[in-house]
Amino acid sequence: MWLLLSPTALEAPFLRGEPFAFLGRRGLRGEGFVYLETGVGKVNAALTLAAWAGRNPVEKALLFGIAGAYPGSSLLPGDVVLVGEEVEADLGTQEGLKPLGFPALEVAGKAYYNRFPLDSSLTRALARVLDLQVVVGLTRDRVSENPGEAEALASRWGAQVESMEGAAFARACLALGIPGVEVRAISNPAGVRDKGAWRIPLAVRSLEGTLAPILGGAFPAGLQG
Ligand SMILES: O=C(O)c1cccc(C(=O)CC[C@H]2O[C@@H](n3cnc4c(=O)[nH]cnc43)[C@H](O)[C@@H]2O)c1
Repeated sequence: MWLLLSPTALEAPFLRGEPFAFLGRRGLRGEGFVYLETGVGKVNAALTLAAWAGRNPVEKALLFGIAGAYPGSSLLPGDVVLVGEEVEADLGTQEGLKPLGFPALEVAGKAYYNRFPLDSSLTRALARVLDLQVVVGLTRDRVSENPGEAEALASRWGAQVESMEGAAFARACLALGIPGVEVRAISNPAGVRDKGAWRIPLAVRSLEGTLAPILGGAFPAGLQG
């Protein structure tokens, strides 16, 4: 059974199931999945996952939604990617958390500062089955507000896509021992605020097409809901 999460219900209009409310937001119980709307931003994403997992067993979790593409990534609106590693870029100093000397998380003797891997075997399996590229995601509670800022972040951290939740989800999955994967559809060039350049309906249609195999229960053994 998948736990599916997206920041807003607008990114999940294609999901069908029995509605319920969780933490005041939308939930759905569907065939082979439970879906939760988390709200936008890092705290909402981590809080929703942790609160749900504290009350319900979670076998595997998938965060999906729209994202910005960094300059130089060659990703275009409508493209769908898996995120293999997330960077929490607004934690600590401009150079990250390490200069402060405190890891954000320690699991099984490994210290994590600003970079958090998603589940590598589930990500690899999904990349193969869905034929998706695996990229590095960068997360901040604030969006890039101009192309220069976006370019600087991308090159400082080696990231291709920008969101406001990915690293919080990856970090919470690591802390809670939940295999987690992240799928993002590009809706805009990161750092471009002119909504004329945004393609949200196209990105949501791409998400639907990509996630359809999960919803139909048509995944090969090991990936099924
Ligand atoms: O008004 C703006 O300038 C603006 C810029 C970027 C994103 C927004 C949003 O309201 C979207 C937030 C929502 O969508 C994800 N998202 C989509 N594109 C981006 C992006 O370029 N940078 C960061 N987040 C993005 C994000 O994960 C949120 O869930 C408004």
